[in-house]
Amino acid sequence: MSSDAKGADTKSSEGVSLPRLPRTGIGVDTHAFAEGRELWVAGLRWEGYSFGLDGHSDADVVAHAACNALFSAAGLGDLGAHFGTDRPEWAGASGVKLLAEAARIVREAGFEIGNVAVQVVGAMPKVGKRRAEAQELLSATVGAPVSVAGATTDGLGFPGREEGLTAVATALVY
Ligand SMILES: Nc1ccn([C@@H]2O[C@H](COP(=O)(O)O)[C@@H](O)[C@H]2O)c(=O)n1
Ligand SMILES: C[C@@]1(CO)OP(=O)(O)OP(=O)(O)OC[C@H]1O
Repeated sequence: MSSDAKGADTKSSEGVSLPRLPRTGIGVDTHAFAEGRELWVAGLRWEGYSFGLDGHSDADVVAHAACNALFSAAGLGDLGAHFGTDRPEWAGASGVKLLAEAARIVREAGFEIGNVAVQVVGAMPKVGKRRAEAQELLSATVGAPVSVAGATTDGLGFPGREEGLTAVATALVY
């Protein structure tokens, strides 16, 4: 089997031309809650919490998982490879800013983005309550459909203890 520059298989071992398939990616991100931080999740500010997610940036796990999934799909590494914590320009950056830049990098590498799907893992915030708002903002940011869903862990583990929040994402590029 041979591949082109983007890693797409172009010929089978028998020399048969193969279609260039879309590529899937997976991304995960987790941050701990910390007192005195603003809570930013799915590109939105969530009012009424005395704590937010702790990180070098705004620590928006939904946006970060989406970035990781896009980079994964394009074979371009991960969040840390592009926006390392050693880079002062990304300190305090919003998830939306990182996600817009991730989409730009993926397109610059020659891919188009099919969609991104993100699942929040934790009891709160209840992303379903603001799903339309979050999806509209993140889709506009990526330039492709982004869906947002949530699931609790039934009180189990660190999300159940409300110590932090995780998001898992998939992305399709072509
Ligand atoms: N952060 C979250 C978590 C859950 N939801 C919504 O609640 C439903 C029930 O969650 P279970 O884990 O108990 O199945 C889930 O299907 C979501 O609709 C949410 O919006 N945000
Ligand atoms: C986003 C970056 C850079 O500001 O920092 P954090 O907000 O801490 O987030 P993380 O998910 O640990 O990814 C590393 C960095 O790329």
